Amino acid sequence: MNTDADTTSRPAASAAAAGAAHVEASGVVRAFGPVQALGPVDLRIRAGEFVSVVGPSGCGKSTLLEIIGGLQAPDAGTVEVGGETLAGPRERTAIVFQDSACLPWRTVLDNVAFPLEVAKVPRKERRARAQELRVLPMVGWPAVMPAVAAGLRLTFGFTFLGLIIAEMFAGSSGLGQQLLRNVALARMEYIAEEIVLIVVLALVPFLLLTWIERRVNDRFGSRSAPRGSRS
Ligand SMILES: Nc1ncnc2c1ncn2[C@@H]1O[C@H](COP(=O)(O)OP(=O)(O)OP(=O)(O)O)[C@@H](O)[C@H]1O
Repeated sequence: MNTDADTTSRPAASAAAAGAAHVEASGVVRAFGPVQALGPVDLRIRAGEFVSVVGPSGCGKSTLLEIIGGLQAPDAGTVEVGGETLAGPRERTAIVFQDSACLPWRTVLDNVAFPLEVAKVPRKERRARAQELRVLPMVGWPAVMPAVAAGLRLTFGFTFLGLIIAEMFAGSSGLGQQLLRNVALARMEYIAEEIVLIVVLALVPFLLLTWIERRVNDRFGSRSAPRGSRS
C-alpha cells in the first residue's frame, strides 16, 4: 500500500508535515486461520496528520486499527509509534470504538475528562483541560441524552495527548459528522503536533472530505488470499 497518494495538506498541518513519521507500520500482516485479514501494509503518518482509512467491509480496517493501537500483534512486520516499537497498548494512545463507550450517568465534561481521571490528574486540572477543548457546546449536559451520546465518543479520546484512533460507521448521522468536523477543528487549534488522528470509515461522508488531510484508500487484504500474499 502506498500512502503517498491522495494527499491534501491543510495549512495547520504543514509544519508537522515536515517532521518524521509518528506512526510507522512496515510490512504488517495479520491472518486468522486461512483468512488473510490484513496486509502486507506499509504506512507512515507524521505528527499532526489527520488520516482516514477507507475500504469495504472486511478489508482489514479494524484489524489495522487494533494493531496500531497495540491491542493485537501482527503476524509479521513492525509498528513504531513515537519512535518506539509497539509491544502492546500505550498509555498515550486513545481508541474511540464504533460503539459508544461513554458513561451515561456522567456529564459530557466528565466523560471527556475521564482519561485524565484514569491518569490520576487532579479534578480541577482535568476539568479545566477538558473544558479547553471546547468541542461540544453542551459540556454540562448529561451524557445519557441520545443526541449528546451520539457525538460524545468522538471527543472521548481528546484529552489524551498522543495518538487518537477513531472508528466510525459510514452512515454516521449528520450530527456525528458535524461533531467530527468540530473535533478536527479543535484538534488543529489546540492539540500538540504530536497528535495523530486516524479515522476509520467504511465510506467517506461528503461533509468529511474537506477535513481529511490524507486519505489512505486501499484494499488491505482479502477474505481468501493465501497467508502473506499481497492483495
Ligand atoms: N478474530 C477474528 N477471527 C477470525 N477472523 C477475523 C477476526 N477478526 C477479523 N477477522 C476477519 O478478518 C477480515 C478483516 O476484518 P476487519 O474487522 O479488520 O475488517 P473491517 O474492514 O474492519 O470490516 P468492517 O468494516 O465490516 O468492520 C474479515 O474477513 C474478518 O472476518
